[in-house]
Amino acid sequence: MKTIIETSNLCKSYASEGQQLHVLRNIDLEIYDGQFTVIMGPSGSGKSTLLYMLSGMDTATSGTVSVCGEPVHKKKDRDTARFRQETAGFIFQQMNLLSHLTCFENICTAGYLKKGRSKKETHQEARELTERTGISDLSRRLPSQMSGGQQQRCAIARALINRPKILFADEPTGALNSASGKEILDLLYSLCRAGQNILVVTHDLKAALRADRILYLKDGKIEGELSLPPYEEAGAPVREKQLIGWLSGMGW
Ligand SMILES: Nc1ncnc2c1ncn2[C@@H]1O[C@H](COP(=O)(O)OP(=O)(O)OP(=O)(O)O)[C@@H](O)[C@H]1O
Repeated sequence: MKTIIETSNLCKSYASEGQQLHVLRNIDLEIYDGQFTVIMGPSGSGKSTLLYMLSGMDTATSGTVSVCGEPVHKKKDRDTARFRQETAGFIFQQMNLLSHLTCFENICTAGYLKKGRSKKETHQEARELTERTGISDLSRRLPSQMSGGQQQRCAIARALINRPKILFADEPTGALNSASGKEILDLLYSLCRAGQNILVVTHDLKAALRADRILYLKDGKIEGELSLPPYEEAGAPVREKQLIGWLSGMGW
């Protein structure tokens, strides 16, 4: 399997109240191309911190991170911005859409920054994304006129406007009711099967059930991993049983 993200001895510490808080401790991991990868673990174990390191949103204290063969930890600010634009798309629990812009305008905003692409091409890309994410009839609405699930679809389309290699998601279903959460997971899963790499941090068992591979983080270290058979092939109860058995072994 081709590796798209690789870390070696990755550490992150924060100075807190005169002490060093070691949040990530010597993490060696690989994330594979074409997969829906999920990071789980107890609250405070460092999941979001790890996601920020892997996506170049924050810098490591020591160790290395390579994404698509590029060493992210060595990049200067300007290169990091370019890397994030081309390689990483993000979605969060709170969708953070710009409230005064329509759904379509929100999707286009980051697209205008892409070099060598005209406004017309960005609009075409955005139209295609509204189709793929099922919000083409909502293009003119403001975020306040959309449901949580619709806003998250818009946030996904916005994150994909520059065709990033990896979509990073931090608790993408955390603010949604279960029906909307399921729709978002269905969408993320179908995007992944169409070739989009997806890396999700979550507490949500239903999100974890979509994974090809789950990493379990505890006290800043990878404590274990589980590969699940393809979602379409194994029935949900089989995967759920396997997942719950494994998670309880991890002390979840
Ligand atoms: N900027 C910061 N300064 C100091 N400490 C921080 C900072 N960011 C995170 N931390 C601490 O790092 C630890 C890990 O935080 P992180 O958000 O990565 O955990 P998490 O596993 O994602 O938690 P949750 O599941 O609750 O979201 C926590 O103890 C947190 O308080």
